Amino acid sequence: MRLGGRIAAAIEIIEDMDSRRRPVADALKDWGLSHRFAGSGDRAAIGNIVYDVLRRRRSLGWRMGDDTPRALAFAAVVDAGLSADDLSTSLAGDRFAPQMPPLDGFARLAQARLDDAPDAVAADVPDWLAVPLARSLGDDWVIEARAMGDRPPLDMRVNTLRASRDDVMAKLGAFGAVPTPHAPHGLRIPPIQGDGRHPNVQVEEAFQTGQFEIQDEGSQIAALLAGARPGLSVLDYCAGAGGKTLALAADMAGEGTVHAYDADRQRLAPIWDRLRRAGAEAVTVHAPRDDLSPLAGTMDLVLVDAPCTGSGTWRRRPDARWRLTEQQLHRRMAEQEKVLSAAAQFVRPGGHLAYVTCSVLEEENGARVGRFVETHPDFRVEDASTLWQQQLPIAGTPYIPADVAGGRAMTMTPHRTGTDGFFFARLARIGDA
Ligand SMILES: C[S@@+](CC[C@H](N)C(=O)[O-])C[C@H]1O[C@@H](n2cnc3c(N)ncnc32)[C@H](O)[C@@H]1O
Repeated sequence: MRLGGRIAAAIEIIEDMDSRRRPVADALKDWGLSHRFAGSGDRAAIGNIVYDVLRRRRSLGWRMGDDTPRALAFAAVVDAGLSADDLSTSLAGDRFAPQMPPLDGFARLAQARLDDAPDAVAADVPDWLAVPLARSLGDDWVIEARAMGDRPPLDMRVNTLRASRDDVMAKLGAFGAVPTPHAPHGLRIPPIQGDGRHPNVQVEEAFQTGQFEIQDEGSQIAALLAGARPGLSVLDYCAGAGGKTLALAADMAGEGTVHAYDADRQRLAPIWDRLRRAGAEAVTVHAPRDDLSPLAGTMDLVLVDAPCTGSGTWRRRPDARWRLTEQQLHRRMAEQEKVLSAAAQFVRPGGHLAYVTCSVLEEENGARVGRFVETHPDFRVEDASTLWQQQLPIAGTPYIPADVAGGRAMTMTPHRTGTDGFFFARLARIGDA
């Protein structure tokens, strides 16, 4: 396909998403199924145009003076580096090319200054999110929100039960994998440029033999700061597909037990294969209806990787920011309170409760922890900056600190830590049994 056909396809996919209010992944998949002639390079290029539109939807529309899918797709292509003149030359004689928007739109695109735009436009978020984001991210919230629209890197965590970071880095050298800036077992392939796409590292022998997992550096750091050590009894209460379970198990080096639990059988299902591949034998999986009561009051560490809006993952799921509603946020907050209280009963006196979300919104983070401490006076919030310094001593403290109930929590963000957005707080249960 030539560029014109790719832009036409991107417009069709955006229109489909908008009219049927469906996730971008579904719209792209359906388009691929009904256009089987399109090669993998075409699909990657079309996907990049669609994703780039979703990353900058409001600001591109504002700069072009036109927010139709057609104008947005053309604006995204020009914003990615092709001049309007080169674009026009490239489309000449292409019978599949859609009609170009008027040239004065491209002139506006080049000249418009986002400093002059309303904050929510410059930040590329729906209006209702401006206040919660400003409250959560501080004075730099517009810069923070824009960084949440950048293309993300592909991060991996080396499984120290099977391999060293140097070994795996050598095996992935052809893909440009380098150590992550902070996490000690992380590798990173930088964000894609232009029409490219990330390599499918899951077909590599090193992946198939459990030497690494795909995991954002922020998620790796959150698991590390929780503080799993060899010999401990740990409960991963919202284990899902096991991303953090695997990291906890590796930190425990096969000594002690990680109990992995999730309320949703579907979400838990992939964990079995992942555990086998990783050689994580110290993990016991508990299905949703299992009786966990024998574990009550016995765990050294309970990790709550809570259900959340996922606002920290907008780099990877840029349509999510446009789909999120206030009602959904309130539903997640209620779930977070419920899950924290349910999980807390498993912490032994003197043990720890780590609370993590992949959201940057204060309502889901510090506010929920503050509320929990009000109703659970036997827990106190620790100083997460001390944990960071212990675990990541050479990396400094680039995250956003948050004072919560007399302790200190942290928010990682694409702008500050170069990771997805994650919140982390650790609480200690008073007592020394
Ligand atoms: C953020 S995801 C977990 C991701 C996972 N820890 C990982 O690193 O791959 C949140 C999980 O919480 C689970 N969950 C929601 N409500 C729950 C509850 N009341 N009890 C236990 N798990 C719950 C969801 O099914 C979902 O899998």
